[in-house]
Amino acid sequence: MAFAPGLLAGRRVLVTGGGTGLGRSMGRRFLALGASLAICGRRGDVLDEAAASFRAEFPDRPVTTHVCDIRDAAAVEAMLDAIWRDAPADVLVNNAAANFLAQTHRLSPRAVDAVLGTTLHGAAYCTIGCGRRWIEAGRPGVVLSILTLSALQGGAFTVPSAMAKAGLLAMTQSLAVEWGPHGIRLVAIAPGTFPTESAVARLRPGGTDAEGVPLGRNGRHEELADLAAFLVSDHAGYITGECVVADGGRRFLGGARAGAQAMLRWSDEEWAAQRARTPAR
Ligand SMILES: CCC/C=C/C(=O)SCCNC(=O)CCNC(=O)[C@H](O)C(C)(C)COP(=O)([O-])OP(=O)([O-])OC[C@H]1O[C@@H](n2cnc3c(N)ncnc32)[C@H](O)[C@@H]1OP(=O)([O-])[O-]
Ligand SMILES: NC(=O)C1=CN([C@@H]2O[C@H](COP(=O)(O)OP(=O)(O)OC[C@H]3O[C@@H](n4cnc5c(N)ncnc54)[C@H](OP(=O)(O)O)[C@@H]3O)[C@@H](O)[C@H]2O)C=CC1
Repeated sequence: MAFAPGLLAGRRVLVTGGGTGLGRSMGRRFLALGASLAICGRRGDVLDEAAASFRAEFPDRPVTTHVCDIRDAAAVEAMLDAIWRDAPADVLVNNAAANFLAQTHRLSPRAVDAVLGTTLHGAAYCTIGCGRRWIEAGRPGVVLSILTLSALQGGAFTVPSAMAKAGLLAMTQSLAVEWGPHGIRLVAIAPGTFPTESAVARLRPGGTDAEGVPLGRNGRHEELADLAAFLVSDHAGYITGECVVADGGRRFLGGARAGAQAMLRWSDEEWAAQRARTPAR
């Protein structure tokens, strides 16, 4: 682990969707750095299993679980009331999301709503609920939202997700201004591919080889967790409204440098042949 063990000592962190995948990996890292943790999701058994594993590894760190469908604004308010009854949260991580591959012209209204409802509306309910409580109490806070590259460059065949994540980026930038005077920071991460059971099944049916990634590999969960820990910590205290991309350089292979993907595999002979085609005058 790259950080001092007490980096997040005394912090209470709520991770939505913290029972699986990247949310679980981030939660584990926050606990290791001294935080206490609240996780939510729709499946109680999944949350219980994750919490049991956390408690076994970090017996002195408080972990609470909250069965909550964040598409339901009243359920989000009830969850935040329950958390605040113990003590206020200091950090919210908007990690829960819904996504699947589909041709956009075939999406039903309910399919669009299923994605926007969780990824955009649910994150908005959680953010506003935490922000209101922090502002009314005069407390600082941090909101970290997990986006995707498609928030920045579009996402064919995952269009509702791209729309929702772009909305979260707009929220991050807008509230950085509106809530800055209250000592509340909003930051975001746009991850490339960090294999999880869910993302592979839903979004990478062909597998998760690192084709198109200049660094030649997918992301490791501990790398995302370290970045998240830094961004929510006081060491990032002057960073707000910012989105950090962690994609191994993938997005720079598109656009004007689209041909560079093939060049990554050129041999010395191919480079020599190219040099011969463009002699100096
Ligand atoms: C590696 C890359 C980056 C990773 C990024 C990530 O975000 S990873 C994170 C990914 N993690 C997650 O996504 C975790 C959470 N995901 C989920 O809970 C589900 O996948 C969910 C999003 C479908 C929501 O479930 P729910 O129980 O609320 O919904 P429901 O089942 O009742 O269906 C509602 C409507 O959607 C329709 N519909 C459904 N599937 C498809 C499809 N493939 N195609 C078309 N349509 C589909 C369904 O037919 C129905 O419409 P209808 O027929 O009534 O008009
Ligand atoms: N893995 C990757 O390569 C990438 C992931 N991301 C982002 O990272 C985040 C985590 O993804 P990942 O770990 O791969 O996927 P997971 O599917 O494992 O994580 C999604 C989590 O959200 C929870 N969730 C879904 N819908 C709701 C809801 N309505 N209310 C409450 N909780 C809900 C799920 O639990 P439950 O079903 O029990 O509710 C689950 O724990 C997402 O925001 C995703 O978009 C972005 C880019 C790449």
